[in-house]
Amino acid sequence: MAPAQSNLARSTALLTSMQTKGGAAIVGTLFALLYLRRKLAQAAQDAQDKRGARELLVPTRGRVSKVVIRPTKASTFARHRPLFRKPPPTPASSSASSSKPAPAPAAAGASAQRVGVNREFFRQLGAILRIIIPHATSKEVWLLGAHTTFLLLRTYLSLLVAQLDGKLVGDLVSANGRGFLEGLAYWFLLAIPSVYTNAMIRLLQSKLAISFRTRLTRYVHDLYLDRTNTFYKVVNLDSRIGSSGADQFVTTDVNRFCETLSALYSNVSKPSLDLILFNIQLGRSIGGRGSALLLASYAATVWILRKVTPAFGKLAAIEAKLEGDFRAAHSRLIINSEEIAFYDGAPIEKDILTRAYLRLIKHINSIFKIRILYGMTEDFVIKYLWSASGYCLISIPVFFPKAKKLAQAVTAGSDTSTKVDTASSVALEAASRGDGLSVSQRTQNYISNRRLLLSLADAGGRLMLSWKDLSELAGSTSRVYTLLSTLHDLSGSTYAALPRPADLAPDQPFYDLGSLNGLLVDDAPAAEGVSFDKVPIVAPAPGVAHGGEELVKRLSLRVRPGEHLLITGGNGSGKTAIARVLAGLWPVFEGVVARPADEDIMFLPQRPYLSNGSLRDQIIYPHSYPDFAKSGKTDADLMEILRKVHLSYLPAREGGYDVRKEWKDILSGGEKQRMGMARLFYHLPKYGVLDECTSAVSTDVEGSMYQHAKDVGITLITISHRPSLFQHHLYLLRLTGDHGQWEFTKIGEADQDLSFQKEIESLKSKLAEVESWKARLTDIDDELHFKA
Ligand SMILES: Nc1ncnc2c1ncn2[C@@H]1O[C@H](COP(=O)(O)OP(=O)(O)OP(=O)(O)O)[C@@H](O)[C@H]1O
Repeated sequence: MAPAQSNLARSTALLTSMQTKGGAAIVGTLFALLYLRRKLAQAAQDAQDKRGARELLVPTRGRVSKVVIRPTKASTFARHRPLFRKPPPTPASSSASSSKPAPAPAAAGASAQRVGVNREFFRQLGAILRIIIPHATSKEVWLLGAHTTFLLLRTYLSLLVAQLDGKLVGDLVSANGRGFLEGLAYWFLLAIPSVYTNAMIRLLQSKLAISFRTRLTRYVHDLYLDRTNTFYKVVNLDSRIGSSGADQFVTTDVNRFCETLSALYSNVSKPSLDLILFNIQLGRSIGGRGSALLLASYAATVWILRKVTPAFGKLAAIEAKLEGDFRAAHSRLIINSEEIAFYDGAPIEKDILTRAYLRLIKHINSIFKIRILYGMTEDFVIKYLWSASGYCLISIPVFFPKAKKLAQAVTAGSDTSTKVDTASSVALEAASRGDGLSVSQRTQNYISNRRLLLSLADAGGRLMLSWKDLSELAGSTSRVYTLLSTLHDLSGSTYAALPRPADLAPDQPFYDLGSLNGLLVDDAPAAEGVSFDKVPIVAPAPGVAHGGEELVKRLSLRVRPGEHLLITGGNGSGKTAIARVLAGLWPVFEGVVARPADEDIMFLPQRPYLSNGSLRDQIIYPHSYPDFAKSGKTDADLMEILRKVHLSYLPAREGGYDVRKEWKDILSGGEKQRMGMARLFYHLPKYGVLDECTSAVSTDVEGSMYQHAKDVGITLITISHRPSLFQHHLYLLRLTGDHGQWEFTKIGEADQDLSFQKEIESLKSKLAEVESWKARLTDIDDELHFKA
């Protein structure tokens, strides 16, 4: 609260001073109040964000270190959200769209953009840079500063080395032994800072990449695993991330982006700096015309390379997607290994994996082919065109000896080939006759300039090559941007809006994710219970023209404390869908859903989930050990819970509560479900939504667990087909499966009995017909026998 107090003091002082200034005081007071309110809200938000900090124990190299993770502030997300929106549509695309305004999310547009080094790339890069370099004093700026310093130092050292090189050869030519030994001593002295500088450049580049990656990964995790279950929406309510899965984006693409970006910085800044400094240095020796010739040669190079550069960015993005598909296919195999093994499905799974691999390899091979032409041009331009420019410089004083100014340029030489050296020595003699310099001085100049020219060629070459890196960066930038904009949209529940199809009848509802009119109140008082008010239960269909499918028509009901509800209905009638809407996983298209806050309601899904961790972690999930320690509960309490679900033998059998195993492979189907019930008894919520979570448990154990749940005060909302569970509930919601119709009755009520009675009578009348069908069958048999 300290910042809030200091703000208060500042605002009070502001108010006091305002009083003395007559008419302006009222306006000033208003401003001060507004300022105070904003600052207090900010302080409250910051305090809340700090409260969300978590302390993690991370094992590294035999030690466990404590890391405090502070979540990204909500205000930061709010500030960044507009940066990850789709750019305004072009007139052509907007005229083609529907009459309905479409608040479409970002990446749908971003992915449709051409991937390459263009304006959109720089816009996307700018948005991501705001995340990885959050402010002017952040760690990354210091790293960049240190990196740049070492890059400057290396260029300076290269200049010194070039001069020293010239001096050493000059001393050799003039047989100056003392000067030569001195030069050699300087040479070794220079070697020390040079090797240190090179090592630091590599280290700082890696540090920068890791730092970028940490920032991006944490940011992505905060969005992906937020309170609105964005990770679920990415898979179920959106199609942008696609089959390769968010894991590929978060692990591989983010890493590739960060490494390419930090490498690109040194690949661009160092040669650019070299080009400028070496050019200035050389310009002193070779004069304006020599420099102009060199610049013309660079310009021609850039022009040729730009013309022949393929769309490396797009190719890199496709490659990353195909890598993701291949990886996702392997993950599916691991997750479903037992089911696949039971079905003997190895051959078909192998075909699926091989197909995914071949698609990837074919793409990579096609890139190789494209690269041949590019590589040839690149080699030709950088190695041969530039050498030819060097030859031209050398030839001028040989063929035109009067060109005095250029004579000096001649001494620079241009290539490492012996031809160049021969030509240069001819020129050297010609020049020395003209300007009166000694041969040793001329040699010294020649060697220094030649080294500078070679460094210049190398810097230019590297700068050209970095164009390719930049194109590849465009590919990974587009992938990372797609991930971030998808997460921002889904976290803020913004979905792509589609126009109502023209062929949809006017009385047909159109459930589009882009226009949600419903409301989910997820912090209603527990005493109010759970309620649905005219809520259609709709299976969302992202990107499908006809919208989502209505499974249950305008559902209205309320479950108050103690009014246990059983939901039944045929397969696929929408029972689990009701739980999904209640949990906030599927959107509320219309009407109002109200439920208590997260700590008062717990959902047990159809498929039991067992996490990574110890046996204790399985019981207390989704709590972590520190939460357990804080709760004041003990292992004895856990044993009591395990007894209630008939799993008390587990700690002794598995070696205690701390033992860590792959629990999903160890526990049987029924045991996994009973573990789910153990979690319910550990957390003791006021409401429990149990979705067929005891279907593999024997009826007697199931009955005792339901009874215990009621005894400890949990109001049950159960989804089940089992008639044996009727006795534990007060109300029944039956989904009839007839065009989304449903019945809500009190169990044991007259009209419900009537409905069962009707069903029994219909079945009896059908059974009565069986006798007449049997008689007819006998007649036909007799007739056939007679004929034979
Ligand atoms: N993510 C999804 N997107 C679109 N449709 C879905 C999705 N998940 C399920 N559905 C469809 O919604 C319908 C209702 O599914 P739900 O899981 O609610 O059935 P259920 O009544 O619980 O059935 P069961 O008794 O078999 O569990 C099914 O037709 C199903 O195919």
